[in-house]
Amino acid sequence: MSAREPIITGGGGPAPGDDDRRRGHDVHDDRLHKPADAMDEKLRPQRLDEVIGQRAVAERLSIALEASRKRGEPLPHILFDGPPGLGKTTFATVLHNELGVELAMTSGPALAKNADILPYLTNASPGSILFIDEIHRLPRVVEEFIYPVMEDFRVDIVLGEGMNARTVNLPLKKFTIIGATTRSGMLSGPLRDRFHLHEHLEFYEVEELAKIVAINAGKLRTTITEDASQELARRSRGTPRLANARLRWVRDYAVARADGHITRTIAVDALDMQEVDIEGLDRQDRRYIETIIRVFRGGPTGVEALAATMNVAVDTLTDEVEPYLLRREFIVRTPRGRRATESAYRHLGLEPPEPEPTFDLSDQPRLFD
Ligand SMILES: Nc1ncnc2c1ncn2[C@@H]1O[C@H](COP(=O)(O)OP(=O)(O)OP(=O)(O)O)[C@@H](O)[C@H]1O
Repeated sequence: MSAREPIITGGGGPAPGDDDRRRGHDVHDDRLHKPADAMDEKLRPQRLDEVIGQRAVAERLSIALEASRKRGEPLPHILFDGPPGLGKTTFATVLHNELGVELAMTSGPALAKNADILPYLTNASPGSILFIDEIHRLPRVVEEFIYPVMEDFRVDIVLGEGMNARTVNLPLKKFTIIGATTRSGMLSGPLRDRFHLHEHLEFYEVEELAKIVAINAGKLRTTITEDASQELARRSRGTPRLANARLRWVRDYAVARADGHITRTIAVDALDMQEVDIEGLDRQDRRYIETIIRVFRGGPTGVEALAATMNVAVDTLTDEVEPYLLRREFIVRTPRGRRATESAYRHLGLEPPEPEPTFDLSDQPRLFD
């Protein structure tokens, strides 16, 4: 196997070194989750200089890469956090390509017990990378098991039981753990502290997404006008993975309804048909805002109540729907819950309510002292 080809397993199943290796991510059916086919892999930048945007992150990583090369040591352990689809996996892949080392991929929920992660640790070659997605969902017992791995490159294995139990220290090769999370707040302090680099990925600017769309249109062997790339970028919620998905839909639409060339009109018609509005919000985003406005009178309301009313998982709202709505200031979070802003009302074509008068009681005469 070439150093460039990542080993990707669902964990708990085949481990690095097993024959049953497969490329591609697990298939999830929600809109921001892992690519369902090899096509998305084709669109992934391979080198650091192909990565668009996230300049500060890319620069810090290039320093880490250079230091690692010059010292002949593995990269430090790195934690990426940020909403789904912004490039956490992409950065891990790019780092493995830049160093020409092996990459093994797994995820927190797939590592239910120590035995699930052990093969990844013992098979790790010097300088290689172990990518753990959704690391906030690692069970506590596994998390504690990897503390000595991250610190001293050793595992402590308990043999036997009761009076006869003894701990054996197994030295490991020096390698790098890259963790990815959409919820850095859920990570325990000790785990977070064992990552030496913490990188937060932000939503992309329209100009950056437009560049990604134009480049990926080329990779998909389709032609697109500049204003069509801009339109797609504006309607992709600052998220490259969504931009890719929407580009593929627009490309299909262009083939079916026209000559395959993507113009702005084609892009607008195709995205309108998918009910993606001019802000890039889809039906679920609008339903979320509508629920706050109509059912909860604009809020504030708790996310559990919203999720129950909409009949969707709380995690879907907090991980996938809310981050962009917060960033676009369609909602705000207050200590008492989520509230819709004036822009949210206006976006849905509704008149925002008059702000409630506030009374400054500190000016009022006191009745009792
Ligand atoms: N900086 C970037 N430049 C160009 N394309 C990018 C960039 N970041 C992401 N992409 C594109 O977006 C797709 C999705 O990115 P990626 O899978 O890395 O997201 P992620 O943050 O790991 O998501 P998740 O948190 O769901 O694992 C990639 O396949 C790639 O095509």
